[in-house]
Amino acid sequence: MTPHSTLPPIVITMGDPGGVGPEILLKLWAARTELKLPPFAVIGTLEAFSILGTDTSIEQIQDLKQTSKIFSKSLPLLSIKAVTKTTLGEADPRNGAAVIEAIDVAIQACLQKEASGMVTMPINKSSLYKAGFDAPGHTEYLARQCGLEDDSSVMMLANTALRTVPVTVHQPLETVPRSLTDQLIIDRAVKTATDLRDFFGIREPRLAIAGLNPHAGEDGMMGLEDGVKIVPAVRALQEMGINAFGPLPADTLFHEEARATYDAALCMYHDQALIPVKTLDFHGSVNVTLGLPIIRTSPDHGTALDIAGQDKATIKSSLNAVRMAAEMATYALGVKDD
Ligand SMILES: NC(=O)c1ccc[n+]([C@@H]2O[C@H](COP(=O)([O-])OP(=O)(O)OC[C@H]3O[C@@H](n4cnc5c(N)ncnc54)[C@H](O)[C@@H]3O)[C@@H](O)[C@H]2O)c1
Ligand SMILES: N[C@H](C(=O)O)[C@H](O)COP(=O)(O)O
Repeated sequence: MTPHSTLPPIVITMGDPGGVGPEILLKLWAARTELKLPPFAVIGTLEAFSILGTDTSIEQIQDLKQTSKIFSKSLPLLSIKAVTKTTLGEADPRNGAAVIEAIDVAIQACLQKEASGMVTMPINKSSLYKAGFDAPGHTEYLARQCGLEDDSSVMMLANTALRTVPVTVHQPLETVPRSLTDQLIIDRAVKTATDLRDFFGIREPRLAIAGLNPHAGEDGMMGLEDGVKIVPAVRALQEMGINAFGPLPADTLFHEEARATYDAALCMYHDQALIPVKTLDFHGSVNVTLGLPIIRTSPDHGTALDIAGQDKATIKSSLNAVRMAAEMATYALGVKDD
């Protein structure tokens, strides 16, 4: 019996119904046996799946406890109250309420321990913003709905070759230097080290801290943030007993030999963190939210409106997201202790 089978199911939100989320979920469920997937329930609307003309058996459930019993023969669907009217390839703000409700239901299921973790299929940010969603993305919204400050959750992108954490995330590049503080770097690093230990079984996490400026500021000749903000943060982390080192020139951080020296690289802004991960494995990387009282993963890609409904979407990133959530749950509950 795999450890996860002793735990509550994973729940997966449908994401934007006009995107590739629902079709990927149908593909994952269809391959559940060969992929040895743990039982999962999807949260959303029946319409988001039926619009795909699927012949998959979908069984609506009222209680997540029904998931394991149903999973082998039907896709368990926990229906939300809001409705959707889906046009594949379009992210319609009028579906925003349903997209958000699915996320809320998943968060509550995890907080109530009715689910062991949640996976979120891609949302379309601009469409949700138009629908009144006022968080930058899932990462901040999850913190808020868990009763935390928006910026207390931490985004990590991960694949088999690399893990990176952006210290600043969804903000204009011109605001990054001002937003970067030693305290923010310390906060992100502590949460990363803690969760790598608790959810990934890494007893002594090694954190490489990237510089902000070219050549990590070239001793202050190419920018001051590295010396004024990052160096003090690294010193403070070391004094806390965390194995952090840097600031390192970001262009020397991601080749194979460098990657072997750390367990995660803390990067100063979104693309400094996400470009190397998605370059190494766009179709297999996973977006993980750290610093939460619940487990959340997500595929690293978005709604892919350009291919939605055309049976072109690969499932690997979502598959890895489901597997990672299940693995994190076994560590979290001490079921698996390498
Ligand atoms: N986890 C999430 O919720 C998440 C992640 C990233 C982006 N987004 C959002 O998605 C929207 C679109 O973002 P984008 O255009 O930057 O990136 P995207 O990932 O949606 O698309 C980029 C390119 O990758 C391709 N692609 C994406 N997923 C694929 C898959 N599974 N199989 C095959 N090809 C795939 C797309 O067809 C497109 O050509 C934005 O609103 C963005 O904020 C959400
Ligand atoms: N930058 C994220 C990525 O590329 O995976 C994406 O926007 C998702 O962010 P949230 O998980 O906060 O929605």
